[in-house]
Amino acid sequence: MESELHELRRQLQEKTKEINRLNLLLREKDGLGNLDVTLPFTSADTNVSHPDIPCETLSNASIARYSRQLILPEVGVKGQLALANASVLIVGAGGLGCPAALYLAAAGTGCLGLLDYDTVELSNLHRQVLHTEQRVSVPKSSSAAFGCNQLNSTVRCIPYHMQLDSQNALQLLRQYDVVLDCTDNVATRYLLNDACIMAKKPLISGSALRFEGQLTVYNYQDGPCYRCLYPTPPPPETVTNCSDGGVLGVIPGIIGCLQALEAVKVICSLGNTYSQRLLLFDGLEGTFRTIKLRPRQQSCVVCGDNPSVTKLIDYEQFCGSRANDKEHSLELLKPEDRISAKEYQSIVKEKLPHLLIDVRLPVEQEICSLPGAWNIPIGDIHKEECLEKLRKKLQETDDSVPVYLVCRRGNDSQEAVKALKEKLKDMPHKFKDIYGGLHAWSKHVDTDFPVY
Ligand SMILES: Nc1ncnc2c1ncn2[C@@H]1O[C@H](COP(=O)(O)OP(=O)(O)OP(=O)(O)O)[C@@H](O)[C@H]1O
Ligand SMILES: [Zn+2]
Repeated sequence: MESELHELRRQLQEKTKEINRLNLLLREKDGLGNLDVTLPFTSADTNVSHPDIPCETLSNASIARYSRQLILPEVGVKGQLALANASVLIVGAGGLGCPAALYLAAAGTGCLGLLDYDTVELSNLHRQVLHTEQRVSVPKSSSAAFGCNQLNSTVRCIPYHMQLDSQNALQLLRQYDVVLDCTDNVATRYLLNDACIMAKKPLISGSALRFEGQLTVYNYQDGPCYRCLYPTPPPPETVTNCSDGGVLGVIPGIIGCLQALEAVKVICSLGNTYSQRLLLFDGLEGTFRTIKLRPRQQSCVVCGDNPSVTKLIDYEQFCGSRANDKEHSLELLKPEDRISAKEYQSIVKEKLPHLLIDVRLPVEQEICSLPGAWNIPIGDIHKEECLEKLRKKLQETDDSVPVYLVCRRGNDSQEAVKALKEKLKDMPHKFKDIYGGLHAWSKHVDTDFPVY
């Protein structure tokens, strides 16, 4: 009876997988317009458990498929079977998660959990190489599961279209052998760290920004955890993400591949991992440096000898920053200190005298800008020489001429208005920002204006 049920479940899983695959193929053929983006590879619940079907021997197909790594004495049949029986949870199907997932699927990892709350965007494709143009707008988790299964249909791919949080993390992590942190925010890093310690799972952590990347392994072979190294979170304003700082696509590609390598090494018990070591990769310099990290701290609040954090906490509150990078709008100014993109359009149309200051970096100005804008990057707005130049310019203009500040999304421009109101309070001019910045301009005024 038990084995009959088991077999039925297995068949059901196989068929569901096939239906999902055909569904997604159909949708791709239909073109994006007709797609119901939530349908194929529907997100699993956190309590879905993998079938416990141990793989005891390699099939002829597996022997042929994995032959090139199978003949490595360090891997061999034992290593390949370890991979086939292993499950890896990849948190974040972005720049790091995509290459990591691809190589783990290719290597024959038995089960891959792919978790991400977001959907694929065009600006992801330069580095998130598991996703495709056809799958723009599709949940990243489903797109990644589909992509991995296209490469290797024997891997069980489980997509989770959800945000990892303190409520779902433990239940989910307990079902996997190894966890990869491929996310991009500090709150999720602390959450994953604590959850991995509580669930006793090794955590392979990567990060990439601009031309640089880092890699280490936490909570493995008595090595330190993230909190042993960083007991308190960094001030939120010191943390930059790819959307603001930029990243060359191949950098997370390299780090994500190394995360996959570390996972294979952990699963197959191969050689030295990056436990208690940190890799620093500088793509511009072309250098890889490894530094030794401090050992596990007995006083660590989560992995130490007398831990005080024994339950997951509110990590957004702990870090003072959000666990996702969805666009958020600051509200620093009163409504009378702001104008809408449409209002600015009327000012331009009616040729009303004004001064427009763009507070983005020069490199961003080169991508696109509004005609006649002065460029004072937000980082320079406090500098005396900039203020002097501006003061001179304003002295030449009529007192009633307003100054409008613009940036990409309407956050820095508010900071700039606040700064100028303070620094140039002796000037009679009014300083206002354009609500929502150039994104709002593109959305509400000129849909041909590029968005980046
Ligand atoms: N708590 C979380 N739960 C689920 N997914 C997360 C969480 N935190 C971050 N992520 C995901 O991790 C991935 C990080 O990858 P990456 O920074 O390359 O992508 P991105 O956010 O799409 O980048 P961009 O900033 O360019 O839009 C993202 O896809 C993001 O949705
Ligand atoms: Zn610790």
